[in-house]
Amino acid sequence: MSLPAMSEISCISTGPAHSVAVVGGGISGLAAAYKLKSNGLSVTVFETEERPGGKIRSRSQDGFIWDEGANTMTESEMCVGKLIDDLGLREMQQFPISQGKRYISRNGIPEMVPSNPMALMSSKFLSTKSKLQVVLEPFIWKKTAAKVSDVYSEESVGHFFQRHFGKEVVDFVIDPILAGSSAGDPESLSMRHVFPEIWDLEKKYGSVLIGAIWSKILSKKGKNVANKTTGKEKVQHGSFSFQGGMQTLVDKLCSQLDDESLKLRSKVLSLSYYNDEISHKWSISYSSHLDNQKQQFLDQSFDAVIMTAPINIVQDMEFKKGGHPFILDFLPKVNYLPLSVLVTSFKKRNVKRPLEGFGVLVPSREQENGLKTLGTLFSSMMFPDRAPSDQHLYTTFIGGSRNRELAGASLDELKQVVISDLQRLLGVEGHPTFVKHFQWKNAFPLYGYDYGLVLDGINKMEETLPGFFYAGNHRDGLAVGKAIASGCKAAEHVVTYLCSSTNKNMK
Ligand SMILES: Cc1cc2nc3c(=O)[nH]c(=O)nc-3n(C[C@H](O)[C@H](O)[C@H](O)COP(=O)(O)OP(=O)(O)OC[C@H]3O[C@@H](n4cnc5c(N)ncnc54)[C@H](O)[C@@H]3O)c2cc1C
Ligand SMILES: C=Cc1c2[nH]c(c1C)Cc1[nH]c(c(CCC(=O)O)c1C)Cc1[nH]c(c(C)c1CCC(=O)O)Cc1[nH]c(c(C)c1C=C)C2
Repeated sequence: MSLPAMSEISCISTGPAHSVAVVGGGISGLAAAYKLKSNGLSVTVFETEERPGGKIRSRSQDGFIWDEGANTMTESEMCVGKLIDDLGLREMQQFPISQGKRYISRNGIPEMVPSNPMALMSSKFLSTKSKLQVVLEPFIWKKTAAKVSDVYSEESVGHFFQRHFGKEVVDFVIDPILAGSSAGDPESLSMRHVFPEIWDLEKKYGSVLIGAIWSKILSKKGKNVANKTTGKEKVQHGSFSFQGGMQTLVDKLCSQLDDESLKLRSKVLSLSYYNDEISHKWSISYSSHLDNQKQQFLDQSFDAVIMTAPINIVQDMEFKKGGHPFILDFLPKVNYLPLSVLVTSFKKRNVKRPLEGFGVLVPSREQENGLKTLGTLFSSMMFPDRAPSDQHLYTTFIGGSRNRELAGASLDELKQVVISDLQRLLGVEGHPTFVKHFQWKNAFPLYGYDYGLVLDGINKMEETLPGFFYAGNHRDGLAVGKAIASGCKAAEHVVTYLCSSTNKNMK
């Protein structure tokens, strides 16, 4: 859904600009701020850290460019493409070389993941028994559908895929994909919340395969019609980054905000909603650490708020409504997964079996073969300008729900683990020429069985607190594109809210 153009929002473009607070300068907050500003609203983004971007964090040194947070994103949400166009970032987009080549380790050997069902059938990736189970899925799951999804409404991702395709598919396909897209595991993650589209396919078609084929046909038809009417050229698909890393997107969004609108080192502590006959206001208290200055406590008032801070942090904030404490006891505790990211580089001559492509994922079962990492991105194979030409740059992920303790291990231990896994998988020899480490204590919220309670809690906050909206990766998915979309959607809700309150006051 796209926002109405500025001229359409007559209640906002006349009179003094309404002011909106955005709590959090991650990608969802910055996208929301951009949308609000382009609708003529006055925006202030509060960010605790001294840098904007949140889980997007690119760095460069000695000819290397690397990401310690998100490495790539996709354009699966409509508003993402529009944002990239509006920001003039198309020319900076970087598509990885051979991104279709993705590997999963089996017995310590990276095997290329077949890219379509025909390739799967002719590969040795799965046993004959599992291949047969895949072929038979449409017949076995023919139309018992609606009932099945109801019975299993709290089903884990592992259980769902085991029902449809068997244990080997869960262990060597689903488990590594989950590791590489959420650091979670098949048993803890909820099917309904992690893969809502596939969950719905079962409801509609019974068979996941038949459903996938149908939705592909239907979406192709839809796209053909849209392309004919807009005359748009075909765009490049798949994951991408930007020249200089993902931070380029963050920096471009920030360049649209002035210093007053982006308050860094400013931590929001409490929010208070009050209203009288003529106005509804939010008062926000925050602590501010300016360069070389001691901490200051400040207040500022706004007409609406978009909250994008993680839920565990929101739970520590103080809320008031009409002068009375507003207790958030209905928000359940969210389970977060820790992660360490280790960036290493090796001279090309010291990598005996380099692979072209996106990266390699390590199934949990490979721990039996001594592998301890979750997976490694082939960063300089994807983007050759990110390392000196005589070196290979790798980004390895360690921890997640599989190994929480290891995520917090010392740099020495992590280095040993990564070198050992890369020796096995790619034949690296000797020590890395370059090492960088970043630890995320709460990298991802885990979308577990009871995640519905978290979503109910967020909805309840929005329903009970006028002018309060929540955006970010706790809602519709972890992907950067989803976080952007949720920021844009919240901005849209703010515009509607402010229009309706302005209209009421004018009556
Ligand atoms: C290691 C890693 C790799 C990833 N890889 C990918 C990938 O390849 N592709 C992909 O699509 N996604 C990836 N993701 C996920 C994606 O990066 C995130 O889900 C997304 O960036 C989250 O954006 P957000 O705005 O919702 O939250 P955040 O980025 O967490 O932003 C929230 C912001 O709020 C600020 N804040 C918190 N409390 C306060 C307060 N009291 N006052 C003011 N500010 C506050 C925080 O400092 C933070 O900047 C990855 C994430 C991680 C951690
Ligand atoms: C091995 C660990 C991880 C790697 N990336 C991430 C982790 C935990 C984090 C991450 N990567 C992606 C997302 C967005 C998820 C989404 O819902 O779209 C997150 C949070 C993107 C992504 N990476 C891989 C896949 C299959 C996806 C989904 C989108 C896409 O297809 O591009 C695969 C993958 N991730 C990692 C590796 C080494 C790898 C594949 C070889 C690292």
